[in-house]
Amino acid sequence: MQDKLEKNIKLDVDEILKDLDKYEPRRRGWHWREPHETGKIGEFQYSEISKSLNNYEGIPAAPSFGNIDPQPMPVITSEVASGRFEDDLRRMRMAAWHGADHLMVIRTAGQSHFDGLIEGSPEGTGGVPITRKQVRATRKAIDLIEDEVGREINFHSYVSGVAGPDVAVMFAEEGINGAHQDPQYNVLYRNINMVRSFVDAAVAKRIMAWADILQIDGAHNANATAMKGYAVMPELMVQHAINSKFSEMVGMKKENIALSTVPPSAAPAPLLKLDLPYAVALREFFSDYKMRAQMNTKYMTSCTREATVTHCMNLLISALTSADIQSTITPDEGRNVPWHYNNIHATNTAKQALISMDGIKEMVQLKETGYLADTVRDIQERAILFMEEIIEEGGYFQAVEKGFFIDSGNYPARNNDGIPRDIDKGVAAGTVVEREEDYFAPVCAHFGYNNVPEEYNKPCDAINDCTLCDHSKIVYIDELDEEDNVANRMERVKDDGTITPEVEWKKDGYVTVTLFIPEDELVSEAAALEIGRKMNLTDVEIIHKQVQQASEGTLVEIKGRVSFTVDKATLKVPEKVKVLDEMFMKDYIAEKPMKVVCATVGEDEHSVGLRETIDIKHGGIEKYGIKYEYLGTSCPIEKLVDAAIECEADVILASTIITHNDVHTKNMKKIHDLCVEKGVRDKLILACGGTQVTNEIAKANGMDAGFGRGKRGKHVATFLIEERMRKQGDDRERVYIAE
Ligand SMILES: Cc1ncc(COP(=O)(O)O)c(/C=N/CC[C@H](N)C(=O)O)c1O
Repeated sequence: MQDKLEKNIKLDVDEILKDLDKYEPRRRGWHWREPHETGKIGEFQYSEISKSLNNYEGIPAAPSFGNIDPQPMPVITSEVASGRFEDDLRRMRMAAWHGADHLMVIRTAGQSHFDGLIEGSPEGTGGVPITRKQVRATRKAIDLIEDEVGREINFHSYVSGVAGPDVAVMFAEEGINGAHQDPQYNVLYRNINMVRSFVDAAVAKRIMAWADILQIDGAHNANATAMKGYAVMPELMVQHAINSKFSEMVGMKKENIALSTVPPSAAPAPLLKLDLPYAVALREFFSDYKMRAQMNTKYMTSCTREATVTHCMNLLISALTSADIQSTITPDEGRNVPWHYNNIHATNTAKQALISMDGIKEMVQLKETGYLADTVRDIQERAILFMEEIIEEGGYFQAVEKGFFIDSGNYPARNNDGIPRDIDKGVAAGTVVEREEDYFAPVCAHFGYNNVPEEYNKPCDAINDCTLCDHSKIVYIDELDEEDNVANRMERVKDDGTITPEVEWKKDGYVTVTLFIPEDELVSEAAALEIGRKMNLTDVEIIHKQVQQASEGTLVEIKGRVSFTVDKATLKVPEKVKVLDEMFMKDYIAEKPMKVVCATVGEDEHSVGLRETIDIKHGGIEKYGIKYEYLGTSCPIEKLVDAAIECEADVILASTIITHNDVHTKNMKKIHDLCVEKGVRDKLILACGGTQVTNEIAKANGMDAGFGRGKRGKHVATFLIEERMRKQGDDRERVYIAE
């Protein structure tokens, strides 16, 4: 039994799938992050961070700051749903290591129209068929992942559609931590009869309240559905009010009622002028509840850069107002079912931006007069007028019949293009039956009239516990379909010693290629597809294109499948670089001093990388006692070599970032050749560093070593000491640090 995950060992999905009939959730309820004990991490004092993780992947720049990974306060969501939950489990682990602690599983297309629970593990479309087996397997995997990262993780899905109450019961039984529940979603977007939807919602919410499930409402859908998202702000407030108050009246506690606040616009609209007043207006009206912030997805295109900027604008609004949960939409949402690494990019965008804005409210204040205040008030007044008119019309159902909702007019303006629904029509119309006088359901957390006999302490005493009170009473169904199930899927892609790239499913073989084609859009599209085919890719499709200039050229991104695999056994895997122990290096250098002459060579002004490598501040080679002469940037090769000779250096360390026309390799060769010419090559250790430098490239161009991305002073010092020990035949025992 894999009862503990090891960082360097993959999640064993087969193990996860064993004994699911015996699996019981170890807790129920939502987990909020705990504030960091001191706010101090590394050399920095943060204002509003949460407890750190035990295991994590920091953002790419983290190694420059001692590999710290400060965690913002808001819970961060990653939406995972490729349709094969067995692959989503791996993606969830990746997302959790990057800081996601809310894993939201989108359901297979149209599950809201299923009129009962689905069982087994069928493959989904654009989402996962939410079944008891899938929920148990996922919650069981998340148990392991949360123990590994050291923070509880919330597992989330959806309670909606005609089987809403059934789904709510299964979620409560299986320990789901969060769920969308909003009857307005049924009515407006799934055309499910409104009376049925609200009765079902009351039943479902009562069960969710029993299980302490955090609820997210569905107001954001109005944004995505309305002609102009920014014209439905008053309505969004009304929708939030209806669901929140209704939920409270059913018995949900306020801290479990989260508003799905999605701002209504995106550039090139003046985003903050539209979205910030809305965000402020909302939080003033609904200060009792929690805010789940999510960027607008209506205007998302296939440009991942643009999506990321929109995401950052949403994060700015969250930082300037408040967000208890910060949802992340993957930057490729506008392309297709999100891919592994785009879940990670989105999670990192939220973490990076929120940490970057740590303490912003101590420095920036929202003006309480002028445009912002006036617009806040305007939105609030419109919302109240909207609510008042609903009441005048006789209530919510009557307002829906009159098409009040999703009208593209900025209320009270009306374009009469709202979504009208007839109270007696829609899916499951006429299916609500009044309970008889002697109605008695022997189950707990049952909303509404229930004629429980006096002799019982709780309704299910009549049957000696219901499934909410006794998990063992649940009838667990493993599979219903001999073909469409996880075991067959996994059999088809089981490990065979070969490596295939993937984007959403194991061995799906997809790669992407980014091309700049110096032609107009149409020619570029055709050329890109042809280039993909000539690269022996199959199923080649264009996933993004962007005109750089009508005639000069077009950026095109294609995806396609590779039709080969890589044999893992025959791969030449580079040795993991071992680093000498700090005290060993200091003692060695104290005994055998070393001098380095270094510079950024050629016409290259980049100095940061070399300074990081030599200065004691961030663990540069100086930290180990190695002395250096730094000759600055744009240093001619001749000057560097002459200086090394003049001060009888042991090492030349060159830095080169620019690679245009292979200038970096040419400079390395020049250093080598000049040292040979001056008869000092064997006296000197030659090393070169730079973002595009690798050890192979450096050695192929006359260096003794090369140091690329992620290499630090400790790696360079280790090499210099080992290289000199080798040259001097010094075979003393070396002490390495455990990586
Ligand atoms: C209130 C409500 N109920 C059910 C569903 C899902 O219903 P189907 O399973 O029928 O698709 C949704 C969907 N929202 C999209 C998630 C969004 N990315 C989000 O983070 O909010 C919903 O908003």
